[in-house]
Amino acid sequence: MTDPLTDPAATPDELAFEGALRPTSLAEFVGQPKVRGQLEVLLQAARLQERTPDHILLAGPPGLGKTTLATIIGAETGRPIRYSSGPAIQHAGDLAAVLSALVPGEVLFVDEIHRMARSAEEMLYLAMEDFRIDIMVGKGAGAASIPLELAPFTLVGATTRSGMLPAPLRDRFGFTAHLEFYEPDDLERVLARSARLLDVEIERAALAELARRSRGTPRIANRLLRRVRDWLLVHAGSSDLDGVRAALELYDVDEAGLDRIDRAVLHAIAHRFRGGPVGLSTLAAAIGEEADTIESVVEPFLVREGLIGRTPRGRVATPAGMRHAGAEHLDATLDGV
Ligand SMILES: Nc1ncnc2c1ncn2[C@@H]1O[C@H](COP(=O)(O)OP(=O)(O)OP(=O)(O)O)[C@@H](O)[C@H]1O
Ligand SMILES: [Mg+2]
Repeated sequence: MTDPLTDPAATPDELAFEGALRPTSLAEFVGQPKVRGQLEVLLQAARLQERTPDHILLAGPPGLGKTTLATIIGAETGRPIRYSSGPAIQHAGDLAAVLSALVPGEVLFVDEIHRMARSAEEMLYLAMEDFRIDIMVGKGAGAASIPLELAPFTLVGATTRSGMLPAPLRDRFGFTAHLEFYEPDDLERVLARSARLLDVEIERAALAELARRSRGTPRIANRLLRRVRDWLLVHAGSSDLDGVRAALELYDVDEAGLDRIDRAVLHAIAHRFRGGPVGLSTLAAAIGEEADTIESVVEPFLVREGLIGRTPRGRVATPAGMRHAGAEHLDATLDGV
């Protein structure tokens, strides 16, 4: 179980809320200046030459804006956009159905593209390159492949695991946008915009505090803002720094953005294992969490914050991590790390 408040993946009930806060143009898309600049040029060039833009791969951790950018690409090019996803494409036939229904110039968004079936991938190579597919009919000696022309389209793929994409697929994208975690300043702008849309009045300093605790992730920033909004409503509290601190304390998000599970992991490494090193499965058993959750959600964040490190012999707490866990007195074990 991950903590629902700081898990970077969207919860099902969040989708409508997220839709309402999604920027609809590149100009409104906050942060990621590099990616924004690259996309602007790519889309503008296609516009000038009156052709469909190159295929685009959006890569990066959950909640950083991949789906948002895909919608924006549709809006900026004025093309219709069709949504599909890797898990929905389990056979080449599933993909053939989607591709053959495309209208000229359409943007095809395939979310979680790394989870598409292998058999469909090969069909996609040809479709991306030549806007054509071969459909196999019949079996055995009587089998034949029938070529089918497709309407020119732009494929926008999204993936949280670009390393899992086969190289031939990765290479067929004209452009890959690597989304990075957001700086607190950018998250503050995301929050200011969301607060305006949600009609929440909140002080600048309070927004900055929220931004600092949002793990570099707009989805988490918006989610914390929603919790703070509720808190303000119920407590008729003040929308200043103290209000935000009280609301986040209620939800167990500490001043560095760590939630209950992050703290449990850090605390176990620091106290129980005296700073480490400790192996993943031992650590998971010690705090009663799944190893997978620790590895995919908790650790990347703690490593990025410089609170823990990974060594060949296991996880260790850094001096900052030991301090955060209140275990400075055990710091001697860190010698040589
Ligand atoms: N640059 C941004 N500016 C403003 N809001 C943003 C930005 N990026 C993301 N958001 C907000 O964060 C939320 C999550 O973004 P989005 O759904 O695009 O993430 P994602 O990368 O597709 O995540 P996942 O990998 O889980 O599909 C959206 O509600 C969106 O409004
Ligand atoms: Mg998405």
